[in-house]
Amino acid sequence: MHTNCPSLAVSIGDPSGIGPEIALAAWLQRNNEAVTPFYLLADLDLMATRARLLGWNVPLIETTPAQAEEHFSHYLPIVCLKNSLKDTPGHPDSANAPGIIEAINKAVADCFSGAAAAMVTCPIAKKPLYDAGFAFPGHTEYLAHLAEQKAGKPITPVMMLAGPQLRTVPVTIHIPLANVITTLTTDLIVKTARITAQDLKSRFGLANPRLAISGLNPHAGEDGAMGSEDQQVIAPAVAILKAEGIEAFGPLPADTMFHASARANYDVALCMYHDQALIPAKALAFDEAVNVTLGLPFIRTSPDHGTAFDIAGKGVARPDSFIAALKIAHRQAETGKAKIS
Ligand SMILES: NC(=O)C1=CN([C@@H]2O[C@H](COP(=O)(O)OP(=O)(O)OC[C@H]3O[C@@H](n4cnc5c(N)ncnc54)[C@H](O)[C@@H]3O)[C@@H](O)[C@H]2O)C=CC1
Ligand SMILES: NCC(=O)COP(=O)(O)O
Repeated sequence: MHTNCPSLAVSIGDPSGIGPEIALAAWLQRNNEAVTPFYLLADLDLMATRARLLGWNVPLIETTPAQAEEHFSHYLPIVCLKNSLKDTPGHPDSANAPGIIEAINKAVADCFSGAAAAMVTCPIAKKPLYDAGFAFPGHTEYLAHLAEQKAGKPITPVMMLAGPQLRTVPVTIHIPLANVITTLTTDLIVKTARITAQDLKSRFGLANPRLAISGLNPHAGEDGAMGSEDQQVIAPAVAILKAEGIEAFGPLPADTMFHASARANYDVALCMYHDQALIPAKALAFDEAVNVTLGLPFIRTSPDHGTAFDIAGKGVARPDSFIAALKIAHRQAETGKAKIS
């Protein structure tokens, strides 16, 4: 597959997870699945060892971002990290944190320099990075931090899970459930909705995106009988968005907003906390949904799944969501629009 834009930069993620093998598997399927050319920011020895462990014939080549596309049909292009990575499939090791973070930093730098068209991240496990001093909840917040450093202004990143039948956005992301109520504000909902509406227009080609806003409490609070946040925090946000001309409606009871006929009424569901958004997205399309970060000055996508330590190194991890993430990133980079079909 030849393209009109530079290759995609892929960060290796946690090498003890399935990142290395979904990258290898995607390359092996490059012709059947029309996989977009990419280069992997990784450790060459680790990738060679993982391919040998799996018994997969994947020729690797150390290269530069600029040369990646010309190699892609015959080799999996590797742009080598300065930090080496220990190969311990299934057993995360905090010693790998510097290499994992270097890969993310380099992918972002390549997006900013134009060496990469967009970035796709393989999954990271949060805990081993936290143990090594990483101070961000996940990629989403760290990428916003890197973008802020470059742009010199605050950036609110928005996580969106996008699948063929449903898009969802968690307004609060990686925080304990006990903190959701104090973190959730009218202002945060409005900010998140504005970015979502804007990026669905500019990156997904939706002229007038319809935003369904979930409630927080059972039955969206049942008129205040089951909690006050739906009326006092969420409803005012919906009113502000409507007044701005954004097609937003809610708060909707979260238990009845995801069935098929309800989904036909909106383009994205804004949900109040992580699992309210990610459970329906993954239940409907675990193998196809893609995590897209909105609000950044570059394109970042990721598979919807995590590091899957339980199956790492066994050769059974499905590369489908990763391949879908490559395709959306490529489509957005090439045309400024992406539609998941
Ligand atoms: N974008 C990212 O960096 C993400 C990272 N994570 C991290 O991943 C770690 C593990 O999270 P879990 O909740 O266990 O979720 P997980 O997605 O890693 O695994 C859940 C289950 O799905 C299976 N699975 C996952 N991906 C698969 C694939 N491609 N093919 C076949 N089976 C697959 C696993 O074997 C496991 O049984 C956590 O540390 C979490 O923070 C989780 C989600 C996204
Ligand atoms: N649960 C989704 C997830 O963990 C992805 O987070 P991020 O690393 O993409 O911020």
